Amino acid sequence: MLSREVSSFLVQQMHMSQTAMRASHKDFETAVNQMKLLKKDPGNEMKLKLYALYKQATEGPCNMPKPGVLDLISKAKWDSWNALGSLPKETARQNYVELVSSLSSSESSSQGKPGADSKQPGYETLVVTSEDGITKIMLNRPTKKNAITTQMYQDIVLALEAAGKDDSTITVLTGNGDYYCSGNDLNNFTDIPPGGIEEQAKNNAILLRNFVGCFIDFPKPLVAAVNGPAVGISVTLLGLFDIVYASDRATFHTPFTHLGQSPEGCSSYTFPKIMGPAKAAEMLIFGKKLTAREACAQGLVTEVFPDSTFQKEVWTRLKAYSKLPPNAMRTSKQLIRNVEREKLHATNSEEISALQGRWRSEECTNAVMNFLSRKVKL
Ligand SMILES: CCCCCC/C=C/C(=O)SCCNC(=O)CCNC(=O)[C@H](O)C(C)(C)COP(=O)(O)OP(=O)(O)OC[C@H]1O[C@@H](n2cnc3c(N)ncnc32)[C@H](O)[C@@H]1OP(=O)(O)O
Repeated sequence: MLSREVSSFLVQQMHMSQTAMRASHKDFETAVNQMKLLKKDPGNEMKLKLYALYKQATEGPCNMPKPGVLDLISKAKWDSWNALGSLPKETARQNYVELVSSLSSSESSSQGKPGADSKQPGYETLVVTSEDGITKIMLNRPTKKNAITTQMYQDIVLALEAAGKDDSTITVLTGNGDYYCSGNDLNNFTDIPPGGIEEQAKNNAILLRNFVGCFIDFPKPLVAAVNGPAVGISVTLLGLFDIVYASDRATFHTPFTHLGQSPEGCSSYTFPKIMGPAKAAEMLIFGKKLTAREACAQGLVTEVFPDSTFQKEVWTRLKAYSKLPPNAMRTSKQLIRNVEREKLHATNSEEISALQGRWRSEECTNAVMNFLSRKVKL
């Protein structure tokens, strides 16, 4: 079974690398037409994103004079376009196509399902609880070291969206079992849709953009309680948290090069900022694994606790924080993050474009195959 999946994966990878570049222009035109056929209004925020990507894709970086403050609509459009900075035209085209495709597929999947919008999600591999002003989102796949499946990415987005709006003052992400999280579930790469690897890469890019975007925009204090080893995307995302508490058993490992991949979660921006470029390079390029104490010394972790008292000490501390005035906490968090929000979204886009190239590479294919065929463990 495994080898059939792996060989189908390989064949599709080869096909994708041959067709990827030429699909893009045609896809863009199709997406522009598809936009006109959407039945539901995608909302102002989405329309601004699409506008900006369209302009960037067709005209390049924004060099128009900034509209006056009273011309609200033109200013919002200008801000959105300008925020894309020097994003290459091809990347903007690709991002536009993916956004339109996600809008079309969510429209068609909700057709014929009355009340689909109001349905409360039940999470298969997350446990979400709210108590004492704290919403806890716990990754709950301990036998797989809490590796994140595509369904989990979506569920985490839903859980964060709900937590952002609920009555709690603080949101905490943690893991069940001995691991915090072993990163992306590498089996995600073997689940190939009818459109082949090309479609899979697009779907993954959409999923990842939304997922990381949710962390960038999360409105309340966000805390990671890193109960054990953390790998890949679960480490890179830590730069978007407000507090990171770690057990002294935790380790921090970003083996992207070993996997033929490149960093995500905005870490190409946050890590050099947090720990300086030299230390960031050692982690992100060379895959150096840090202990909790090293990660704390480098500023990625706020505080380390002995594993034996980790849960007790962390929750006592968080319960005290959760009683602080919630609006003041939100305001302070937003002041800290808003300064770089646009930069973070642009970084997210660039990292995902790079990853799409990596996912098509032989280096990545081989690394995933080696893990899945049990030849290599990190
Ligand atoms: C939608 C796409 C978005 C992509 C985003 C980009 C994200 C990138 C990343 O996160 S890169 C990092 C990916 N993670 C890894 O490469 C880790 C792979 N896992 C391992 O190397 C090891 O499993 C380990 C070091 C985490 C733990 O080793 P060990 O303690 O010896 O345990 P086991 O290996 O026996 O693991 C138990 C069980 O869990 C399965 N498993 C663990 N991690 C993953 C994983 N990341 N993906 C899939 N499966 C995983 C492992 O296969 C075992 O399963 P089994 O009991 O054999 O069925």
